[in-house]
Amino acid sequence: MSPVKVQKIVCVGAGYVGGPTCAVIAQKCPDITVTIVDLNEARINAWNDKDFQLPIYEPGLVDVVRACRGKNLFFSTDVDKGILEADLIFVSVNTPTKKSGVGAGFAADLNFVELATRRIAAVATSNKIVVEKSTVPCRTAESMRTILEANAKPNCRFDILSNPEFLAEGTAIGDLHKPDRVLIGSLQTPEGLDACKSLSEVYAHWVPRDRILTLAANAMLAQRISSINALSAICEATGANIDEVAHAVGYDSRIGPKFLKASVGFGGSCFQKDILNLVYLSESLHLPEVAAYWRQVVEMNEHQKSRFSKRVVDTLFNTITGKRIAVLGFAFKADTGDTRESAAISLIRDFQKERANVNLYDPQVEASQIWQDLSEASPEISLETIKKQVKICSSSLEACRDAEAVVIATEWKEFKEIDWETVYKGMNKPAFVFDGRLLVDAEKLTKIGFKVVTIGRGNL
Ligand SMILES: NC(=O)C1=CN([C@@H]2O[C@H](COP(=O)(O)OP(=O)(O)OC[C@H]3O[C@@H](n4cnc5c(N)ncnc54)[C@H](O)[C@@H]3O)[C@@H](O)[C@H]2O)C=CC1
Ligand SMILES: O=C(O)[C@H]1O[C@H](OP(=O)(O)OP(=O)(O)OC[C@H]2O[C@@H](n3ccc(=O)[nH]c3=O)[C@H](O)[C@@H]2O)[C@H](O)[C@@H](O)[C@@H]1O
Repeated sequence: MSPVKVQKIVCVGAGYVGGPTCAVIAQKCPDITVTIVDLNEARINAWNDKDFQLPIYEPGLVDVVRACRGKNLFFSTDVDKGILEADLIFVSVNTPTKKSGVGAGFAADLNFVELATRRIAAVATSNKIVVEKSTVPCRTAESMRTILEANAKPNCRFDILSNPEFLAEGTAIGDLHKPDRVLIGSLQTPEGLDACKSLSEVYAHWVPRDRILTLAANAMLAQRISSINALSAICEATGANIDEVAHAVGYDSRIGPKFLKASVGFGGSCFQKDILNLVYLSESLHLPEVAAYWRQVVEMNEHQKSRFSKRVVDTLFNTITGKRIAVLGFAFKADTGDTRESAAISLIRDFQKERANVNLYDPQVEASQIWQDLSEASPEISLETIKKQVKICSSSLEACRDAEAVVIATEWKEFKEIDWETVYKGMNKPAFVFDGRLLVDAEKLTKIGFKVVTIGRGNL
């Protein structure tokens, strides 16, 4: 046995999911013939309308249908013929909320799924891959399997896959063209895995294969950072040292040393978005506890940022109003000019709220980017006001002059090599350094005269 190369697809159910999904499959897979069938004749007639007055409106849908209909995309009420000819069948019928009986008001009514499944079993004369497309109840695929297996003709095998759809109405075509994730569930048998491969090959015409893997890997990495950051709060409260904890823990070869650096919070375009995707995915799969677990990784990150801002305010004698604070670093990590989800944005927003004056320096980030990020973070404040509170400087030395405190937000190497003696001379006393990145040598700076506050350490 090897995976079947899908040549003919039928989709049972020409609604909001089946219609757009299979139209896009036809568009992206010119080598596959796609037929969408429905019992509702008026609906099928509308899909076949000569003026393209389609039964559902989705931006971009009409262009896809216009390009493919009559070539490799067909709409029909002949459900049985569709089933007979296809090697892969999507079941995309409606699963409305039950109106009566057990679970009325919240459980999904699986009657339509069951009827469609029974029809497939009754009509099919050759092997079929049957794909359950609805997101609703978890065990639907298993019920379908039971029905199909009980009614299959001799020598006719059904492999059942679940492939929940995550499109949102209104953005369906965009969501289908660039899905954040494609999830395919199968039995872990050789036949189930082959069926899974056959369907993956269909999506692989346009969807990058590593999407789910990436989500999981990024979530695990971010979870490590939130875990170490949660421990950093305990270290601060007890006077322990997070670097020593991370070092010791990382020695355990099962854990390993990487991505255990406590920080003022992770940023970047991927971690938060990918975790939130995982939260959404878990919720769609009816796994609320799993969703809450992953959401907490993001909440811990938010907490880490606000905890750090609060520590700055508390240490500076409970007020920073009118005080000058030098923020070193604006990028979300060193060696990039990228500022998306950067912790520095949240810190500066918090300092602005306390009406401090901020001197900001980053070796890479453009001024226009900084103004855009700060405006988006505080939409209630005009850019003019922001520019009065925040000054962009062209060096660390310039930023630190006349400041009460230096806050290190990004781990740029050049901040390690600053001439701290000169910085100290130019600052108001007592002069504070808040190291949000475990970057500088706290003991050395303390000897110079600084009061050093480090993430994950008690006050020296
Ligand atoms: N609409 C949405 O945004 C999303 C919906 N879903 C899920 O996808 C599934 C389908 O949803 P929609 O497309 O919105 O439903 P829909 O009600 O728009 O379309 C379902 C179609 O199936 C047809 N049908 C029912 N039984 C049939 C049968 N035995 N043979 C042939 N056709 C039959 C109906 O006539 C109807 O046209 C549901 O389980 C829904 O929960 C999932 C993600 C998003
Ligand atoms: O999906 C993606 O495109 C990429 O997302 C991340 O890469 P990236 O966001 O560029 O940056 P990371 O180096 O992972 O750092 C993310 C954030 O975590 C912070 N971080 C990292 C490591 C650590 O120990 N502590 C810590 O706070 C960084 O400062 C940064 O703010 C992944 O590391 C890549 O493998 C993946 O390909």
